[in-house]
Amino acid sequence: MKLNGILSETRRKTPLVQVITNYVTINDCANVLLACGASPAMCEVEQEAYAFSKLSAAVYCNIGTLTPEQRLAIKEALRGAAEKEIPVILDPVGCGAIPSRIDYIEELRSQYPIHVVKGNLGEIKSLAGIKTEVRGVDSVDDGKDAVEACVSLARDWQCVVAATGEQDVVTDGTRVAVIQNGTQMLTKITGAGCMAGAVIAGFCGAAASSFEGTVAGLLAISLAGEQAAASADGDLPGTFKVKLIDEIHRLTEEIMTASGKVKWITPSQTDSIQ
Ligand SMILES: Nc1ncnc2c1ncn2[C@@H]1O[C@H](COP(=O)(O)OP(=O)(O)OP(=O)(O)O)[C@@H](O)[C@H]1O
Ligand SMILES: Cc1ncsc1CCO
Ligand SMILES: [Mg+2]
Repeated sequence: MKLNGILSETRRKTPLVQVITNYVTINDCANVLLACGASPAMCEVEQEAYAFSKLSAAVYCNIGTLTPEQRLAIKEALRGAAEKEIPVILDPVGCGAIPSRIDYIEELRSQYPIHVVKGNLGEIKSLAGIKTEVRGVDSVDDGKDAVEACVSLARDWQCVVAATGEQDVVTDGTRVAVIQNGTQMLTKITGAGCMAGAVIAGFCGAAASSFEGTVAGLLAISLAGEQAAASADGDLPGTFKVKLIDEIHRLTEEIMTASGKVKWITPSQTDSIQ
């Protein structure tokens, strides 16, 4: 596992990332991808999505405002991604509150590979069939059994699973990383999770594996959040959001190594994420 170097590789390779996402935070997703060195393209027309995904290094699908057109376009993008064997990152926004979104995701994964599922803990538990609490697109889960939920879903779906919250859990079913960076300010703006998914997609477009890209991507946004919150007026949500993008741009390998708090645990070591 090598987290060091993924940010530099992303900046060196400038991976093209196809994004099909919600209209609440679409511009922020484009900006964080640019700030981490990737090249975003919000290509979500059904007739274009297949050909475009074949040009891309990664595909990011976020179902926050899932329209009938997006349902079709995402399938087309995943068809192209499967042919090219490029990573697909899915943010299952709102699936805890809207069960038909789970049916849609099940349909997608029965047809095409999905490499990373990244959601807040309420969304991940909902996909894993575990009782949880959500409020619309927000998780109000108490954080218990996060590792079990992620490991169970990763093994069942044979993909990387990441659950965000006060601590982030990332697993491929065998390895488990717990990221202990971040700031409450990330919950004071909308779309921190959407942006995290975008950064993960950028990193996965350049990294050796989707697991490494996901851990490094979540670490990057959490660290950028810490730096943004610590700067002048970083406790004001509007200012914080702008600074978050700035701090992703300013992020270096040195900051990632020196300030990153990534704890590696075993899948059964569930007591260690307090
Ligand atoms: N209480 C917290 N303390 C520190 N960091 C947090 C906290 N809650 C969330 N984060 C961080 O904020 C980012 C977004 O996670 P969150 O779980 O809030 O996503 P989300 O609910 O999907 O957001 P959105 O739907 O608004 O996009 C992650 O990087 C996560 O680590
Ligand atoms: C607020 C909101 N509603 C649908 S998507 C979205 C952005 C955060 O997920
Ligand atoms: Mg979310």
